Amino acid sequence: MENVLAINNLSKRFGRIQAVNNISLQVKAGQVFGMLGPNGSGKTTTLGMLMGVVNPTAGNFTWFGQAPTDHIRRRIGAVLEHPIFYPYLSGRKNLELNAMIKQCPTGNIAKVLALVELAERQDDAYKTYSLGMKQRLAIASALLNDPDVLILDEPTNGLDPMGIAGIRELIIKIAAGGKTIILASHLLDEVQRVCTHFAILKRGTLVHHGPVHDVGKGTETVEVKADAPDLSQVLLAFPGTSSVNRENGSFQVHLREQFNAKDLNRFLFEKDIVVSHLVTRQKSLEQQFLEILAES
Ligand SMILES: Nc1ncnc2c1ncn2[C@@H]1O[C@H](COP(=O)(O)OP(=O)(O)OP(=O)(O)O)[C@@H](O)[C@H]1O
Repeated sequence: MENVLAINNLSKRFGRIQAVNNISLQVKAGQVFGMLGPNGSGKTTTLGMLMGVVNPTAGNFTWFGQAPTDHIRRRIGAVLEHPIFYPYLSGRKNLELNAMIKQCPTGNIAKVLALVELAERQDDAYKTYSLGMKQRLAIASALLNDPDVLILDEPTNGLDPMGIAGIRELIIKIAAGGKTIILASHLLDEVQRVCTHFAILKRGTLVHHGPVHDVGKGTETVEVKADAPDLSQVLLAFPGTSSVNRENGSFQVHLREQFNAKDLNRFLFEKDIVVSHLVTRQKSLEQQFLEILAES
């Protein structure tokens, strides 16, 4: 798959603060790439460098295999901070102005308004929009020149659950349309739902990156209920068990790598125990995130 972005040993220092420290990673075409990290870990600075608004102290990056130029950056749309929209102008008029400023054709306006589901409200003044609608208009503006890549910094910041769900669906829809998306987020659950790949930054250093579907792989926790007086002993006797806890009337069995719920179920059945409840609990991105940050 084509490398849309390749970052090589990129660093940024602001005086004594090492905001970004020697990070290298690649983003491939079609990925939805989430950048995670605690406050101040360097996410915004990294996105700023990628958009050419912050100068790197060291290292470099390429977009589509080429050094970044204004021409290449036209293939990238970004919502880095709240764009300036005129409150008394309609959503549509604001997009027309944005198109003029960006020197891109106005032909896409109807399409992007429909995509972000603002077609019906396009003639209403911007100041009447909810925060979620304002954010969707910002995304529409970033899509005006039909970029190949969309960069979003904390796209759901400050939104209510409905607004968050709207942006999440929109990101999935835009990705399904073939665009590569790079986003910074605090919301781990959001990244787990919309991203295909993710990276974790800690104090400017890249401490992890990989596919989201690998999260929780390796070890499984299985929740078991069965009407058997010796259940806990049998669970402990299973060779794949690493530990067993009792919680709310069921047993949480942490399995060793290479063992899964099917193996455990078969073992119990061979011991004449028929389970009434057996659910596999995968490690969430949140658990993994906290573990990675604690380890690094
Ligand atoms: N213009 C600047 N001048 C000085 N220090 C800066 C500047 N911009 C960022 N920093 C510092 O660089 C570090 C990384 O900041 P950055 O905003 O990139 O982190 P972040 O992960 O995006 O944080 P947040 O989630 O809070 O937005 C922080 O210590 C911050 O104070």
